[in-house]
Amino acid sequence: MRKVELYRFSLPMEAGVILRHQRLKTRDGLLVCLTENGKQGWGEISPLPEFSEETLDEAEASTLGWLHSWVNGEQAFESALPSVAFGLSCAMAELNGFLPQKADYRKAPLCNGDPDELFAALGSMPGEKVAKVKVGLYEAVRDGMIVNLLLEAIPDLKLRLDANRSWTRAKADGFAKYVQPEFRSRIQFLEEPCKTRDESREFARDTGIAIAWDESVREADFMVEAESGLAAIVIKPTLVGSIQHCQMLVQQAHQAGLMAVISSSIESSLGLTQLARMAAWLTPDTIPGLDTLSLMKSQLVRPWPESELPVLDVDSLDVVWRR
Ligand SMILES: O=C(O)CCC(=O)c1ccccc1C(=O)O
Ligand SMILES: [Mg+2]
Repeated sequence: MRKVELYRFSLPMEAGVILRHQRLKTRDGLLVCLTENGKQGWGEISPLPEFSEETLDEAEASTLGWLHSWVNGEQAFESALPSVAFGLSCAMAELNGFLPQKADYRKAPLCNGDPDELFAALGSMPGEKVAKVKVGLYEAVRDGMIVNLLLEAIPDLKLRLDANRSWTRAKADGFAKYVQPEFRSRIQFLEEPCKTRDESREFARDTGIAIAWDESVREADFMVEAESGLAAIVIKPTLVGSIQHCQMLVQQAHQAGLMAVISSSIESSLGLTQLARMAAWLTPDTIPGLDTLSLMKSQLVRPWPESELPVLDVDSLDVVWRR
């Protein structure tokens, strides 16, 4: 006997969380719970505004279509919508026991440039110290100085930087000029420095600063390939697709000698803990990019260890569909 519950959630965000061009006041999405033979599997489907191509309504329609056939005995599922493919594959994976329980709750702390705050976050971090800094929002020169300051202040720190394709080659060079040459190797990678892939490749070649693909991974013509100056690919499952698809990308990256970094698309604590399990399973040697829970005012159903945010219970959610 198969049973399904589909819920909608809307979690309040901290003030001032801005995605590209809009303020994100709430994080909205769907939770699905599949039951079969006394076992349960949960999944989160939460397309991210400005990043996902599908809307939440489209994701809901696609999810309902699949859930109807699943309760009627169908097995396979295919969704062209990445958020749906990810959430349903998580629910199926929990039901079938192939998403291991063991999780990697380390996360590369997102740092706003204040070294004192970063000291505090890194103090409790066992092993490798890696933090992530968003660059490209203000002056490139200022970004360069902050990177210098942090690497100088914390000698065993490595940084991941993310420019989200915001720089021209000239701006990117302005940044690189301010980073002391001996510090460049402690930049684990800089995600998508320039507006085009070719400019980013040239930047890496000319500056010796390693780059990573993030936005590119989601483009139709993208292939995982070793390239000089390329250190990593960033995999955001909500934007990329099913667990199986992500697993294939990770394998291709590792075969090409690249790091694969499982990262957040600002999922709730339920989705984030599943990403932490995927990371422990698929990328055990790499700290995942999951430091986004603190952007929210509440957790959802499953808590993240040591988070003090209140946890919203499933009973307080609106039911979209139940069979
Ligand atoms: O990758 C991380 O460490 C955190 C996640 C993150 O930065 C992010 C989260 C949602 C949407 C876009 C991005 C981004 O990489 O710019
Ligand atoms: Mg990025």
